[in-house]
Amino acid sequence: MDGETNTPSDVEPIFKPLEAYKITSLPSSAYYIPNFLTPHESSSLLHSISKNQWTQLSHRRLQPHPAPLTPSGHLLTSKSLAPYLERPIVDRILSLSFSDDPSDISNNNNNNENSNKNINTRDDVVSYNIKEGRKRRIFTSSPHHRPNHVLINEYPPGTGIPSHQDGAAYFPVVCTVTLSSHTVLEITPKQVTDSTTTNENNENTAECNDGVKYKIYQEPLSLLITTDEIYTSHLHGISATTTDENLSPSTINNWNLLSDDTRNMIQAGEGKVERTETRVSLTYRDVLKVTDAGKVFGGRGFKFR
Ligand SMILES: O=C(O)CCC(=O)C(=O)O
Ligand SMILES: [Fe+2]
Repeated sequence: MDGETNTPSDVEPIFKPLEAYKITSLPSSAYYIPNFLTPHESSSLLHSISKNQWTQLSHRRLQPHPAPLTPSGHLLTSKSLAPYLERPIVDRILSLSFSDDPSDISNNNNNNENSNKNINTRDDVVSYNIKEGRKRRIFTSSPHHRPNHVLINEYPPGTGIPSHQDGAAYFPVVCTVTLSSHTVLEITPKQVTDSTTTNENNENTAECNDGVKYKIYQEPLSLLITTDEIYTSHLHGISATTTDENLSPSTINNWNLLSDDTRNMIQAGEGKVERTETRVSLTYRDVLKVTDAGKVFGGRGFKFR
């Protein structure tokens, strides 16, 4: 036993203002934060995920928390998210903020390490946080000002998710944590099509997906935040492959935000990376309509629509 050693989760990571993580080559706002979790936090999270709450789909399985949405996109429950889904992820997402220093806005991909020279120490973070009252955060304008719903998806190598748009049930901000294995998210401008249908997650799936325009490489432990037009006028999906190919600075939009190790590994493999492990993703969102199930079933004559 080494009583002197702090567990990694004792040390709260220091995050820069969100502008430092902006993927600038996308048409609208998306942010990629490498090492959002520590390896220790990742393994304890993976251990906490229930073994017997999976909904099996044809190639992958998922868990909606705290409950599945109703067909009309309501979250009908009196439960909140389990503590292991709240901490540290929700706390950390809520702590992220935009800068009010205009010099941070044009910083970023060129030098990820030194993008905010003013914040280096814990004291800097504390004084930075004191100013925070007026700062804009990622869920500032969402109805509940925080994510209230998590979808856990599991992707064995060779599986993905068809191109789709997340449904109208959610506020248009999606925070995705990636565990255990990388993936490549493919983003396609939305085609005007009559053939959209709604899948099991209240997502609209569209038929045609030839024109992948942007790719985001998601490392294990990372957080990806997508908002605005990426959400509303584009589709996103993950191809069902065992090897991601043709990866390079010119095809991966968040190349400059990846760790050196990942970039070197991709280049050593000449743009190919095998998916050897099962990826687990946790997708955090704010469901717009929440109804307390206790009130519905205990109340008089409430009709759920
Ligand atoms: O697992 C992912 O990264 C994407 C999941 C997704 O698109 C969704 O749940 O709507
Ligand atoms: Fe989605």
